[in-house]
Amino acid sequence: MRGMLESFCPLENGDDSCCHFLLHLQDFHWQAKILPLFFCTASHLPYNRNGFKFFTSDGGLNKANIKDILERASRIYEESEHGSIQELEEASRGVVTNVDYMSIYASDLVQAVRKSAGNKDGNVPVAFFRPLLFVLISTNRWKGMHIVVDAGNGAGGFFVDKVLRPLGAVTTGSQFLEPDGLFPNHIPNPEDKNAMKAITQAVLDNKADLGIIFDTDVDRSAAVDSSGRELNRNRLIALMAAIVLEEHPGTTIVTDSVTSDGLTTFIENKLGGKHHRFKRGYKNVIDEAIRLNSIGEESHLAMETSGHGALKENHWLDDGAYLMVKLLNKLAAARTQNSSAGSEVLTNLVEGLKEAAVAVEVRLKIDQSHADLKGGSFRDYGESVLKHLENVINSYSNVHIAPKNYEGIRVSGYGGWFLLRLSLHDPVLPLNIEAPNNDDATKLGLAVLAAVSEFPALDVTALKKFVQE
Ligand SMILES: O=P(O)(O)OC[C@H]1O[C@H](O)[C@H](O)[C@@H](O)[C@@H]1O
Repeated sequence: MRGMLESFCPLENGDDSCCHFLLHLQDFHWQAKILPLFFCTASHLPYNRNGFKFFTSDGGLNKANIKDILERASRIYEESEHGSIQELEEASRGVVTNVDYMSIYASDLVQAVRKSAGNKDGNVPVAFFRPLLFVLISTNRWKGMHIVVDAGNGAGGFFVDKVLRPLGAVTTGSQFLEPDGLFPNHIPNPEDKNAMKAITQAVLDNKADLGIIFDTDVDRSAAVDSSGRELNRNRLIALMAAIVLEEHPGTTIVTDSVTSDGLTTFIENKLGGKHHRFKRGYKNVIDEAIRLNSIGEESHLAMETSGHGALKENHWLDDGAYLMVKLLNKLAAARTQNSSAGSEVLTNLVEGLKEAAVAVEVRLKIDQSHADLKGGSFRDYGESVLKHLENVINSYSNVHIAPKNYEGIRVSGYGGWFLLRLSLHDPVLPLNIEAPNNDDATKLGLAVLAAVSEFPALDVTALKKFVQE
């Protein structure tokens, strides 16, 4: 706080922060006023991994930038002659002001939906989730669109009061809207099975038309249709790709590395787009989409199976609330044509997406203190595991290395595929397997197991368990 105060005075403080609204405001309203930003935030992980995020006007900072900041901050702190708590408090008292950015951001989201429903300037307070007035009068069949939100006790609760209700949606049954940094109900992550179970149950219990779930800082999101069908992971990418490709025919969709083969077929054969499967990591997919545009390949969507998705039209911010607004736009537009249109409008957009019967992720830990690392880093060790796997796979005839792949080793065979890669952050090799049935998934798992078993620092317990079940 003190460093911020000294460097960027005056300091403005937004309450109820979700990750991207400040950047959004920075782009649209405050360009010259706010430059560096940081958030004390949680993400999609359990409470013991809460932390900070840093942004400049060019977007989020990466690992190397943050390492540099932390090293410099700790040096400055050590060297400081003014490190007393009293002085820190005095410095903070003078210049911090609270600003309600959230209301401005939320009202922009509301206007985006209103515009999609045909209201060009977005200013008239019409509730677009209700059937049009003449339908109400002539048929007396008024029914508000019922949308439940699960904010996982993160910052996404604003979406109920500041976006959905002003649009006229009914939101009863929404849950875990109050921020609680211990996340007492479920891990706030749309990739997490229990989190998806919770929002699915809320949709079914309340007979809602749609469910929406956010992670803590609202940079990940997912939906559930009225029948309880989850719209997350590959399905959400397929849905967003369908929406984006309607608006930008032929455009390239950049995704992370663990997306399915079925998604490629869907994007390329059904939607007429191009699927560029790149690396894991929201920053990696966003940077890749920006790079493609800079060399003349048009791309409008960069998205991960984790639920991070960024659109060119939204300044490449991986803003989970904006993704959900794109779904609401689709619903609002359909509802102006047909007053009883519901979430099947979204579900129909992913019809034809082929999905594997078995899709698993197994995470293999590297014991960093194991003698087999010979004093080297876990990254080097992981790389040698991957190299060995590549050699072993090349000697097999029934599986083959995928020709285009940007991280780890992706292998096709037995009607499915697997990808073994290094985790972005942890001493872990995540293994993703997709296959048409358990037998084929086991065969793929066994191919990996045979290759990695001779690396004693790698804990293969989870993989053994998977192939034995
Ligand atoms: O490499 P992993 O350990 O699977 O983690 C990968 C994930 O790391 C973070 O959570 C990022 O926010 C995600 O964008 C990324 O997908």
